[in-house]
Amino acid sequence: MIHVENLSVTYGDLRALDDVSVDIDDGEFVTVVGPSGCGKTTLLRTIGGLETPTTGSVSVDGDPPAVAQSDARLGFVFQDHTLLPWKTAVENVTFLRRMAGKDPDPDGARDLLATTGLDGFEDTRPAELSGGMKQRVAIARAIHLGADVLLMDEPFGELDEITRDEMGVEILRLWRENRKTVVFVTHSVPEAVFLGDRCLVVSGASAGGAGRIVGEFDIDLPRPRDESVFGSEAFGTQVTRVRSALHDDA
Ligand SMILES: Nc1ncnc2c1ncn2[C@@H]1O[C@H](COP(=O)(O)OP(=O)(O)OP(=O)(O)O)[C@@H](O)[C@H]1O
Repeated sequence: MIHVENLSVTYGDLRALDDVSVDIDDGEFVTVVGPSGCGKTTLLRTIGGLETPTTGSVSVDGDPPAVAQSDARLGFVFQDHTLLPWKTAVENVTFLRRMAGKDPDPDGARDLLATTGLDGFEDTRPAELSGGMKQRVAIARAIHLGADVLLMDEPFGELDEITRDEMGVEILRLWRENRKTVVFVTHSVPEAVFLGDRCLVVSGASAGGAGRIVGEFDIDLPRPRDESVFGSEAFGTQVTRVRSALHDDA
């Protein structure tokens, strides 16, 4: 379980997050949506041990995030996929396990790449892969690491809308099969609703710029979800609820 309690983070004079508290259960898919600059990345990075709380605390299964990170319990997927350009897809996927002192398991990496739609591209370098393919490699790398928690920051932000929708369906399938805890940051309300069990709305407008959780929504759309969900009335209703929380605070 991820436990965030009264978390505030400041950068110099700038308060990026103010008094944020949230608990995230094992295996839960939580999305974080909000306007640019409201502190979403700061929240994710603090859960990942890449930023330190100014006040308050964060723990992952009772440990400080830095400990969870060094035990390879946290996997990161960022917008800029951060693949190593000189390594092939399969070498990129095995790299983090190698770094963590685990068996790199290239056969497992190949299987995972095949299930993410990269059959035939295992030995291709990133420069020859499309944006969506690179993100698939980055997701496969985080899953292959064996991390219990995936921290995803706008991973589909650079992709065209159709690929983005496809990737959403793909990440839900991988999540079903691997049962990770996922914290997924996005600017897109429909994406947040489509993916999440729960959607946290972060906004800073009414708090003098510091990000706070201004809404929290259980997304009770049935699973498994695919593209057909986008046209459903229930989906539209959820999107409207989340949007109003954002606009009420603007
Ligand atoms: N390392 C840093 N040093 C100083 N200020 C920072 C740093 N990182 C973030 N900030 C500031 O903190 C605030 C929150 O930034 P953050 O990146 O967390 O927001 P965000 O909601 O993820 O934005 P976006 O959606 O545009 O990525 C912003 O005002 C940003 O300029």
